[in-house]
Amino acid sequence: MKLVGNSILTAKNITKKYACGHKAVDSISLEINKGECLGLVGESGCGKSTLARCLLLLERLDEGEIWLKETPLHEVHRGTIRKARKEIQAVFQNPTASLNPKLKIMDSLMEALDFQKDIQPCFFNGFQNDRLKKAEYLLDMVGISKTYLHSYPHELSGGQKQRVLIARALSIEPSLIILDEPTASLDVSIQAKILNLLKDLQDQLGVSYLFISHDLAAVNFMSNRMMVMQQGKIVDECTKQDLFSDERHTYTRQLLHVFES
Ligand SMILES: Nc1ncnc2c1ncn2[C@@H]1O[C@H](COP(=O)(O)OP(=O)(O)OP(=O)(O)O)[C@@H](O)[C@H]1O
Repeated sequence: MKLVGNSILTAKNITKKYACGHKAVDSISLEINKGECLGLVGESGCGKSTLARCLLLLERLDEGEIWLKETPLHEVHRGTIRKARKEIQAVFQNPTASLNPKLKIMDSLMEALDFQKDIQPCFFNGFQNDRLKKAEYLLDMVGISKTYLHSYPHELSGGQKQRVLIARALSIEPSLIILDEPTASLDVSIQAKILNLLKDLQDQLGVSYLFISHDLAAVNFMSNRMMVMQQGKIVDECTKQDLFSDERHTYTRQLLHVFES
């Protein structure tokens, strides 16, 4: 058994190769602690989404270990996958692609809860058996009017859809949400609002985040600790305070240059 302190998710030397032999993720280790937002930054194609999919058990690892607290997720069997589905949720880049266009917002929002009926998050205390009230509560958490519950996705803006997806991810009270470029497809004016919402929700709920972006400014805003990825590897790791220190890797400095220009 792995000894844990504050760690929610630990990855040890995980590697994912694609058919051509290319290592999209090359021996990456990371640890995400309770209530923290770990940032992961790197340019397009460096392997960020592949790493996210590995941590979500959507890709089979070629090497390495993933631990959810004291549970080894790399020793895949149905029980551990079910546990991981409850504990680790995700929000991806394109909210339109993540919502079924034929389902009303209410039904998309409640999908995870409808599927895992045994989960009774404490924020629903007093109305655990009232599906409509639960849906209204979730929409309220992300600042969307309950009048949208009976709308279809095409009736909402991109930012509203992403809010619905954040609410759905939170609905089963996960320990960790993997946010893979959650604002990349949104207008700049909406991006800051979504980042602020994510921060407020983290303060309220104590959920951990892995925040993945090509945008160092967004990662720096969201995270106190960040990792820098290049060509499948972590080449640098620092706290927010050390981001501008002379010790930074050359590649981090290149990203900083873009950020400052
Ligand atoms: N299913 C796949 N089969 C083969 N190669 C893949 C597959 N998925 C990703 N890759 C390759 O793995 C590398 C990493 O891709 P990945 O999408 O993880 O990067 P990324 O940093 O998330 O990029 P972006 O931000 O553009 O999505 C790229 O070279 C990509 O072409």
